[in-house]
Amino acid sequence: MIQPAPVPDSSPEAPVIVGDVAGSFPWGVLHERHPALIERVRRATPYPPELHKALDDLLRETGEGGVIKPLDDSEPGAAQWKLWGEGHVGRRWADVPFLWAESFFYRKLLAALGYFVPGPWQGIDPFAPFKNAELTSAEVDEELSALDRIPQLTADERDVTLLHAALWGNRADLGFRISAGESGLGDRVTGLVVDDTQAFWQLLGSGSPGRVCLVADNAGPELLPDLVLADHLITTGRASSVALHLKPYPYYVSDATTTDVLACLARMTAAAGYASEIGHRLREAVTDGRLALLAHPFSCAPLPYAEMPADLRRDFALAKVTVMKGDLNYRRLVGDRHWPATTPFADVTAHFPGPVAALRTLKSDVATGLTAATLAQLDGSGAPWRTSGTHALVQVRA
Ligand SMILES: O=P(O)(O)OC[C@H]1O[C@](O)(CO)[C@@H](O)[C@@H]1O
Repeated sequence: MIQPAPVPDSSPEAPVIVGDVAGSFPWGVLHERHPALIERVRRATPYPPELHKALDDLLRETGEGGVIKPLDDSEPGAAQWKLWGEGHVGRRWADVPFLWAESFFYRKLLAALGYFVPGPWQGIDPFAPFKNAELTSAEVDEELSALDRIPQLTADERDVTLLHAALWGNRADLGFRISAGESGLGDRVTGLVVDDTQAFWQLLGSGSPGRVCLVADNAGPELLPDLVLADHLITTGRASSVALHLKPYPYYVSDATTTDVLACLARMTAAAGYASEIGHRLREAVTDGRLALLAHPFSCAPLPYAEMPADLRRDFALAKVTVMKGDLNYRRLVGDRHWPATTPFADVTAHFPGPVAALRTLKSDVATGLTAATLAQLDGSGAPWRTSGTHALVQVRA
């Protein structure tokens, strides 16, 4: 069991984000996105009546004004969730930390669908129909064919292209699309709001190669470029090994699990050209330990990384750099708070035990490390730059 950690509150002046303001971003996630997701999950798989009933109960509990009920004692991890839920259970979903509420929602969805209970529905990923449709899409065919251009690039071009492919892959987030609409993602804005790309490669190039931790986010179209980046780090000798941190169970719709990694490797090896070469190299790297697949329970915890347990802290401390993919990992890295967006990234990541890099498209209210000029320009644009998934950043703390 993960031990409860002391709750550091290094900056009481930055309030924790909650979803109690009608019309705010977190309010919309709790009151619009989650009910829509329950309905989509219900339609995607032919569940029996008792599971439909459990989904109805969850819909009622999480509806507007709904009060948080604890996880059933028979659920695995119930004792841990009781500790994590102290002070939250019994309150309205909208009144507790948004990070906690979202995470508990996904855990309760799995409980409703009997995911952990021995029986016919054990281990059935409710999001698999969406993930599979995405991974087998024509867009993924195109992305895999585009890899054939990599060998023609110069070494510097490869570094930037592969890092930015992993970065923009983060737009592929099925949970986000549920409210943005299938084609509702705005066009991406090419200039990054913070661009530490050079610093990233300098950090990787300094000293002897070490282990790189890559904390994955979404499966399919995001995980594929993440795997290509992992291969690039290993084959160019920048990383002696890559530890790929995955989710131990389905989470935030499309978050990557071991099953999703195996599906990506199968997709790559079955493709033609360079994609297949990379896929075969990665299979070998898993087999000989240069690509380690990890699924720490804290990866699905409703807490910021400042509160991570000692064993995970040690793993990150030993890494040459830890790469945090995506919006949720960013919120957990810097703290899910209303930081002034010019708060230095180094300050909010000072708790992290080693060098850390964030690759994230912006899909929630949190932002740090922006210059005053960039912030003024973004705010002046009138666009919902924090939450639309159109803007992205690469941030590094060496
Ligand atoms: O897949 P990502 O990039 O972590 O994005 C997930 C994000 O989706 C949301 O659930 C809603 O946008 C955010 O709360 C969360 O940070």
